[in-house]
Amino acid sequence: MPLKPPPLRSFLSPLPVTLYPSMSLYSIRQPYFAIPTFRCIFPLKLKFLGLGFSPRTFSTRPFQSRPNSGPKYPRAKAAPVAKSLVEDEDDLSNWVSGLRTGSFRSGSFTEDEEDSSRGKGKIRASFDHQMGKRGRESNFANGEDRGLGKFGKRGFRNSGDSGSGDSSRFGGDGEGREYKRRGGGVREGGRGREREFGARGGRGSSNVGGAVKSAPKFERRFDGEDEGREMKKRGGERNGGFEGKKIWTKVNTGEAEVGFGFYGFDWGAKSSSGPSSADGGGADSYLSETRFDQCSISPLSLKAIKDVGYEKMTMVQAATLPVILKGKDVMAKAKTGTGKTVAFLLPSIEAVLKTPPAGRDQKKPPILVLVICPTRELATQAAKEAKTLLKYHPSIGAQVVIGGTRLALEQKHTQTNPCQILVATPGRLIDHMENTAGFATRLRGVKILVLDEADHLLDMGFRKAIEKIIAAVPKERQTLLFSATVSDEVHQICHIALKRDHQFISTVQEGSEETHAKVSQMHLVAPLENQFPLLYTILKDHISDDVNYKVLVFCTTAMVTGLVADLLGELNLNVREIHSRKPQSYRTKVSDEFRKSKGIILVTSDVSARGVDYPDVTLVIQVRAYWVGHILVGAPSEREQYIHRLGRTGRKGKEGQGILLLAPWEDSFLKSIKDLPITKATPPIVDPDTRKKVERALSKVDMQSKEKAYQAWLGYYNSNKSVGRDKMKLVEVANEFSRSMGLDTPPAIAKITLGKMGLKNVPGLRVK
Ligand SMILES: Nc1ncnc2c1ncn2[C@@H]1O[C@H](COP(=O)(O)OP(=O)(O)OP(=O)(O)O)[C@@H](O)[C@H]1O
Repeated sequence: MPLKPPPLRSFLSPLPVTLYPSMSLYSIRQPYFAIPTFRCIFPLKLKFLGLGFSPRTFSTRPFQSRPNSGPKYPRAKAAPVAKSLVEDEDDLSNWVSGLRTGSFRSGSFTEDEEDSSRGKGKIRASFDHQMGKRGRESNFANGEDRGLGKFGKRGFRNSGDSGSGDSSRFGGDGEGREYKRRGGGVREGGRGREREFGARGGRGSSNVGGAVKSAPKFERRFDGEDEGREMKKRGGERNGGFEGKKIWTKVNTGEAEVGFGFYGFDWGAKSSSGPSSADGGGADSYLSETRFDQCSISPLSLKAIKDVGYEKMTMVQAATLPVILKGKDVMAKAKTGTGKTVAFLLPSIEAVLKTPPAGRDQKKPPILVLVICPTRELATQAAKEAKTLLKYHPSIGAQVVIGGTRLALEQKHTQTNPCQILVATPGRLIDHMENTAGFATRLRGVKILVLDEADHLLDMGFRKAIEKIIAAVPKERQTLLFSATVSDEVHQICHIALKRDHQFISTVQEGSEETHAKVSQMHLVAPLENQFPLLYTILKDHISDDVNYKVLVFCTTAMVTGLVADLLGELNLNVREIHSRKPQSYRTKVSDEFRKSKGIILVTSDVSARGVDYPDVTLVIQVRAYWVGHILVGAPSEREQYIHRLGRTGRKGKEGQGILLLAPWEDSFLKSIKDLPITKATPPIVDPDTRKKVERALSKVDMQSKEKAYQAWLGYYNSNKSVGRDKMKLVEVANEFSRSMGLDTPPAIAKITLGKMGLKNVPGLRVK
């Protein structure tokens, strides 16, 4: 029998039966962390200097995560929405080919929706990445191999200071200033609302107030663009002076009836060595005390829910269901892996049930519920979940339309099978709107529109597509926006989709972390040349710690994902890869295999970053050295993306671990996540044998993929306003990357390509 920590209540004075907004729950979180008892009860193998120990080796074993950092480490100014001209290598290669052929990217949808979100915006003029002094990273390179070198000797530094005082040429202060300028009004409005409700000094409600002030800015952005004008008109008609409402109703958490604007409590870290507790309700659970059969849900849906083993609703389900059933527009925010899909599907099915069935003679039966997801994997998963819930509703059909599959096949499918619920990725949906006969008519029947991962869908990359889709569905519909992250900017633009009187429901306490307390988070800063050996060492260590290991390694760009997967394969690890360059059938196969397996590593681009529900992922590694999304236009905000990627572990209340691997010049990113409980880890010792092994493996990796990765790397940074401006520095960084791949000399690039990139005669480049 594994040890269970004593019940939380043993450490806390009893909770009042009813809490009012003015009573800060946060204050009663603190004693829990002040008690060191758990460390004694659960002695842990803490190998990290960052935890006050002197580690000899690196481990990814669970450890007591740093006490919550909510109020003590105020949330960083939300990073501005990251922008990218060329964010994915698919885009990059298109762009590079465009250079070759003398034409530029058309801006049309690529096959992959996630990728299609990229590369359609403009560089925000105000991005100005100027950083302070350069310093510690130059020492770090020397210290790394010693494990407790200069870097390590500094000991534990909490994340709050991890970005300060350290140098980085790229990224940083400019973002903060930009945010302040844009967000000032937002916070103003928020304070007013908070006073009204007597809540703590959080931020959430402020967004609503801010939206009023910021709305005109959005409209100006779209001036002159057809879709923008259309949206402006529609926005005006639908929303008038736009004002969202925050919901303050009661939900039964099992501990107390809570009259807050959030649902459920995250009490912080529990013992890390106990078993994962995903059920049982209680204050720390993602589950509420409300059972599904206590709600006005059709008995046949209840039967399906019972079959799948759900008994109690999750917090977000309990909080949103009654509101959605009333027909309200809802924007919901809940942590990753807490059941948002069911939260929007279940009431959607109820809406279908309430709609009189289309007559048999009706040639084009209407689509009643339209769910939009940013990636194919997520859309497929949501459709699957819908089918599970529809088990006993044979006359209701859920179909999926996604890029990478045959349009004709989908046309047949959606026409010959019941299709009241359609789950789609934006690009493919628009394809159907334009090319499938009668499809547009069917969309005029939509009663509920769902934007899953709403913040991403409303981001610059997807916005135009979403506007087009919104224009294709009736104005008199119900709209539901769900995500684990809702930035201020999303609040400002949500009026694109939502009615004026929509309700914002959050199960994340304002001012608290958006990540799970049971997921330990660490960051490592290491020069590029050390990153492959480090990655291998981290993985090896994790594998030896946990036979049931299931690891996701995020590399974001397709080519580097392929390269890293090749390398790990050469190192005899059980590895799979998934990214936009792979055919859809392959992606589906790999995704299914990873879902079912243990003892496996999936190297992936951001196609797996959001929403994908892989059970029991033990570790998420974000290799950010290969990602420069935040400085480019069209990419999702890096802070949000960090949270979503991390959210692939620790789902359904389970434990998990996250490691963020940064290059020294990237550590300014830590500023944007400094409110999250992420600690600095001492790099593991990379022994000479491991280093040699990695070098040997790298030498076996196909030269072509290295060349492509190098060219992609150069292209990315060249389009980066800060780095790209300094061509000497650009080449220096690219050649550092080349060396990290084990190449003595950087790959040669065609003269014409270099010319078009503006890199002719830059020293350090080799010309073909
Ligand atoms: N009431 C429930 N009880 C138990 N498990 C549930 C319940 N509702 C949903 N789940 C399961 O919880 C898991 C996570 O759900 P889901 O993928 O919808 O999370 P999410 O909040 O959308 O996550 P993300 O933010 O990453 O998209 C799924 O495996 C789902 O089947």
